[in-house]
Amino acid sequence: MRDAGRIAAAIEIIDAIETRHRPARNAVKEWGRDHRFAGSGDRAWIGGLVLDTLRHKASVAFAMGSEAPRALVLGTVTRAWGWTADDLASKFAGDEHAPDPVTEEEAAGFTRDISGAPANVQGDFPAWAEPSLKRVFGKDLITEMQAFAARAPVDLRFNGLKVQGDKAINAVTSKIPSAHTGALSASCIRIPQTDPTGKNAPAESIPAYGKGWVEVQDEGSQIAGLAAGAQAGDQVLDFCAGAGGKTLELSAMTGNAGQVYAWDVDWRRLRAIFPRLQRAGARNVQVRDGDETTLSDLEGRMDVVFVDAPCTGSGTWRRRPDAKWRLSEKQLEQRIEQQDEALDNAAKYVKPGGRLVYVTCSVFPEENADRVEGFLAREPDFVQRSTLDAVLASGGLADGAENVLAKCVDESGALQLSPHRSATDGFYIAVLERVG
Ligand SMILES: C[S@@+](CC[C@H](N)C(=O)[O-])C[C@H]1O[C@@H](n2cnc3c(N)ncnc32)[C@H](O)[C@@H]1O
Repeated sequence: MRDAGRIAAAIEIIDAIETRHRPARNAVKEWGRDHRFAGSGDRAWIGGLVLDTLRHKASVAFAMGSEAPRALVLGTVTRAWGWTADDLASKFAGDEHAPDPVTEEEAAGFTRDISGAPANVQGDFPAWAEPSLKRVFGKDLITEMQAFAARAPVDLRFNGLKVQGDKAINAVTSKIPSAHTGALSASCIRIPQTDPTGKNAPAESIPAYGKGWVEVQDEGSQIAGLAAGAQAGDQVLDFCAGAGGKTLELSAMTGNAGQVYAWDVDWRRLRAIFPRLQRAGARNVQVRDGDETTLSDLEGRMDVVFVDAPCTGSGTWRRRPDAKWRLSEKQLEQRIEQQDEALDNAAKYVKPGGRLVYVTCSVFPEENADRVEGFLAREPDFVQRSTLDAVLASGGLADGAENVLAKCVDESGALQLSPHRSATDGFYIAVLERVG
């Protein structure tokens, strides 16, 4: 396919997403299924443009004076990708699959200055979220949120149970030459995502992935795991284990010595954990897939209880840009209730002197500092400790990471990561110690 036809396809898909409320990735897949002539390169290009259009939806609509799919896509190609009206004219000329020629009004939108637009428009986030996001980012609100409208890299964590540093990195770079070591986690290998028309890095297709040497895990999520400080011999409960991303990291931190228990309130979510444990060679994990009574023998015994809480996922908006426009205040309220419940239920498993690590992939203070503050008011036996100290003590940081992470420390000593501050997803990480 030529670029003009690909742009026309992106317009069609955005229309389907907006009018039929289809999740973006499904809409892209369905388009590919219905248009078999499109090759994998075409589908990646078109999918990339669709996601970029959703990432920049508010700012582009404002500049173009229209929310129509055509305005959004043409505005994204020009304003986010840097193409000009002339570039489009020459690509569209004589191509029967091209969209209609660009109008003068549209061309004016391609270069319109929007520096006077409201913060939610410049930062491409839902207007209702502004008071919350302002609380966490203050004067940097627009810059911080603009970083959420960029594409995200693919991060891998190499699995210390199977492979060490250079060998893991060589195994990845031999197949994906652009990969490099991470800046924060010593176990991170980052595959950059720079070219807006490039294909997603095929991380899951490389032999090192098949052998269990690497897992896909955002570097911010890796830092969250490090905050647990799990060591050989520890008893660790992963209380919101889900598909087991953190369980694998916790098991690797213990070097398969000690015991990691994986549990989730929804046993169906644990389904994916079993093949992952096997692939990773994680042999000290017990998956408990019953109701919470199946954990009764663990009460007061855990060195670490890890609460990777259900959340709005606002910290992952780079990867799921349609989610940011779908999220509602009501959903935020539901998550807050689940977070309090998870924290309160998890606390009883922590032994005296043990740690409760509370993590979300969100940047809303209502899901983060407010939840921790409420928990500490209900549970006087816990005190908050410095997350940065915990992460430093884990020994799992890359050289120079401390300087970056020091900029992510909030008033209470928790870490709030973000694409702008730490070049990661927006993870929140708090460490709470049982002192009574
Ligand atoms: C962010 S996901 C966990 C992701 C997982 N730890 C990973 O790294 O792949 C949150 C999980 O919390 C679970 N959950 C929700 N409410 C819970 C509760 N009250 N107690 C325990 N788990 C809960 C959800 O079922 C979901 O699987």
